[in-house]
Amino acid sequence: MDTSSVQLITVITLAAALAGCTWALLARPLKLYQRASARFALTNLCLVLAILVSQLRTEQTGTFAWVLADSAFLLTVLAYQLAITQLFRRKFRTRLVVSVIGTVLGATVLAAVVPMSKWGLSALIYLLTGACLLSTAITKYRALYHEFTPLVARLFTAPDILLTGLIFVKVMCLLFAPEVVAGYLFTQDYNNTAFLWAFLSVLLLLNITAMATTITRLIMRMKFLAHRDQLTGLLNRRAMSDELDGLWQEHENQQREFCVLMVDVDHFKKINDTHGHHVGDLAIIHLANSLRKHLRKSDICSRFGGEEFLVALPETSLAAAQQVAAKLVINFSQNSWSHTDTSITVSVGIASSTQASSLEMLLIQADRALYSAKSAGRNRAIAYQQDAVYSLTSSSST
Ligand SMILES: Nc1nc2c(ncn2[C@@H]2O[C@H](COP(=O)(O)OP(=O)(O)OP(=O)(O)O)[C@@H](O)[C@H]2O)c(=O)[nH]1
Repeated sequence: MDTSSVQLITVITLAAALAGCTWALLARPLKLYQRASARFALTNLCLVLAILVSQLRTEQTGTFAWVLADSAFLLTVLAYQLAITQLFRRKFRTRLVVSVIGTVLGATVLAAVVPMSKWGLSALIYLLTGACLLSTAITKYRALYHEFTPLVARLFTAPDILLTGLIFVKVMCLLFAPEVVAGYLFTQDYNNTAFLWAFLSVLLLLNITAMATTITRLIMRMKFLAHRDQLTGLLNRRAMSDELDGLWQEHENQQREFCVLMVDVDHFKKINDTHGHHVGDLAIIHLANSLRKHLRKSDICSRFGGEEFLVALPETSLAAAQQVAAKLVINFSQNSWSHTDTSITVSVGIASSTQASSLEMLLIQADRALYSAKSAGRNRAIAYQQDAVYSLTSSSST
């Protein structure tokens, strides 16, 4: 092997060792996606071992030692698959892995009994390695596509596909022109520096994209926790205020009318006192789910306070908002809830952006309308009207 190949192999080993240490650091002291990070560290460690074992191999090496070096690369890809499935909380394909390992063991035992070309054996192991990497790339692509954008999915999966391509090229060479390859990946006979450069680049890209994905997921999680209500998953008060700011800007600049509904559970204290706080929590979750179900996708729903929800209806007139609110009230009062065997009723205050001079005033108006709905006997929706409020839906007071 020439000096430049030796130097490149040393650089690849050092890069993998460094990446392994970084992942170990994330897994242990930093506790960032602990399990996935530990598996990424293991992947890099397996790669270092695979390179070192391959270094000891020559054409005279016996079948078992020969297979060991190739299998180390296969194990590296399996560790990578484990890390990716753990990172994205996907199911690890145990059956596939067992059948891959079984095939390698079977072929090795067969090679010990029946004279078989070492090149053919290597081609088989590399083919399985490529197939496992391809399956990992598909899992990663689907997860990224689901969580981020198609562009991110394509960009972050490109290194995996590149490496799979390199492996399949290697398989073709081993099968159809072993004399052209004139040696083997990382063996002492091998001196293809172009392949080693490609391998080094892909190794770095794989670690960088995995790291970027891990950090982006963490940021997304933090954003989710900062903007969402823990119990219901709806927007929390802070996030809703941002949404309302945006709607109000549009209303001022483009005269786009929107309405808000302030929804409050009637006699919620009674549910807590009679059935316990836990059932009270379940009632809040039930209400959040019902709101989600009965509102349009474009409507913005939030948990504004304890048992109070604020809904924004973009591009909606007061008359339309009244209909939505009436539907909600009727739906809640007519459907009994399994945990209490009675219905949970709500009161709703409605206000339109066309009647308010500021966002604060809009919320005050919705709150006043809600207060009127409560005073008028609950289980109803009332819209705020300049100097008076009028009842929309009323049924027997609860
Ligand atoms: N279980 C549970 N209870 C909550 C939560 N947040 C607020 N509460 C309770 O909700 C109750 C609200 O009581 P009130 O403000 O008197 O309102 P209400 O009993 O619904 O009466 P009206 O609104 O006048 O119909 C309080 O007892 C709070 O402790 C929560 O997250 N979970």
